[in-house]
Amino acid sequence: MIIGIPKEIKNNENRVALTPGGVTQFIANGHIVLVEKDAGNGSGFSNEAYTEAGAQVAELAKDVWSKADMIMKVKEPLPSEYGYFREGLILFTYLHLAAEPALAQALKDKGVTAIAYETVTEGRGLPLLTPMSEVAGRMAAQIGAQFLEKPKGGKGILLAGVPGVSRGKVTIIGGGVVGTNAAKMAIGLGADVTIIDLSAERLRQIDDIFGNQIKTLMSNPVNIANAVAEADLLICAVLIPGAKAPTLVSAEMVQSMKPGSVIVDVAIDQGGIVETVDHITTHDNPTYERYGVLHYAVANMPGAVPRTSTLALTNVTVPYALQIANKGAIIAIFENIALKAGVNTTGGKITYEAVARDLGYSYVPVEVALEKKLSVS
Ligand SMILES: NC(=O)C1=CN([C@@H]2O[C@H](COP(=O)(O)OP(=O)(O)OC[C@H]3O[C@@H](n4cnc5c(N)ncnc54)[C@H](O)[C@@H]3O)[C@@H](O)[C@H]2O)C=CC1
Ligand SMILES: CC(=O)C(=O)O
Repeated sequence: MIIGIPKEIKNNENRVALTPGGVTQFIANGHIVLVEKDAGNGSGFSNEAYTEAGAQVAELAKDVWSKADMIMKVKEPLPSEYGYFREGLILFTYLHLAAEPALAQALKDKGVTAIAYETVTEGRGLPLLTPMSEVAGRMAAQIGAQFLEKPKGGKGILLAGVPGVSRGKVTIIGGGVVGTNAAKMAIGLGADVTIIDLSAERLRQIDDIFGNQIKTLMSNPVNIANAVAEADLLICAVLIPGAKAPTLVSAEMVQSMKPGSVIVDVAIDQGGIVETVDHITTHDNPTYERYGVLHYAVANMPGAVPRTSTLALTNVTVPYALQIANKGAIIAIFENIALKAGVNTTGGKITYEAVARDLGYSYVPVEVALEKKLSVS
């Protein structure tokens, strides 16, 4: 199989979908890897490192997209890339389609087999989302602490406080991977931390991990309103896999926060959970202000720490990508239920239920969408 690695084109997206180390694994299995020139630069991998590993370096994105059987990316394709879609192409990347209707339509119309990293599911875990959620969670506390500084537009508090002065309050909604990693960092910074989750079982686990370094609250509108009102820093980390994120923090709740408080809506890649987060921001221009509160809504936070993130991401994606390359997409999907859960579009259908529901398409199970191909394979 020919595996194509285009250069990422989203704002400040410096990650790359495959390292030279990953290339050697595909070459050892008899595949061809085409890497767009300079794709690895942002993560510290030169064109020479890729050629030494056995890859071919292509001058232009269109060469990579048109020759590859499988494109591996980091972020969702942008509109300028939709023209490369074609029937039979395998696309393996983050997609977040519930928040990207035009992309869903384009993938469906062109019959692309699009496997979303964020819905590949092992048991109850999301193995290809986890490492980037670890990065984004850790960054969220760090970024929030920075924007609370006066010169950055914040209210001018130090999360740790000092002897004789209160610590800053951090409220985290969603106690999964992002939430737990944000909590670790916020506790490390000395903040007074509260985590809210909908799952009593998850709250018990969090209590076991952090003990009395943290407060836990059940997710309901009253607890959310109270914890948001008193937060200096609000970190939003809710996920319903594949689905549009629910709006849990109303504009009224945001108005109850003190001026100069900060919201980091990490869940923005699935649409965000804050009513006043009405657009995605970029690393170039990461915040805007509503009701005196700074809003940060960058959908590719790990792109700012590309060396760490590329290594962490490719550690987990390469084993799955190798299965697809070695067996072909259809056999790999049907032999591995984790990968099957990743298939969001194939055969011109939307094959992930939450995406279909949120975007108003009829949902077609993967096996039905691939029925004809299965009968001839
Ligand atoms: N902006 C960015 O650059 C990045 C964003 N993310 C996003 O962060 C979000 C969180 O990801 P993970 O922590 O990995 O997910 P996760 O599945 O580990 O955790 C989500 C948590 O939300 C909780 N939850 C669900 N409904 C809730 C509700 N109504 N109230 C309170 N809690 C609720 C779940 O019980 C779960 O504990 C996802 O949208 C993910 O895609 C992840 C990495 C980077
Ligand atoms: C999870 C995701 O979308 C990211 O790491 O950019």
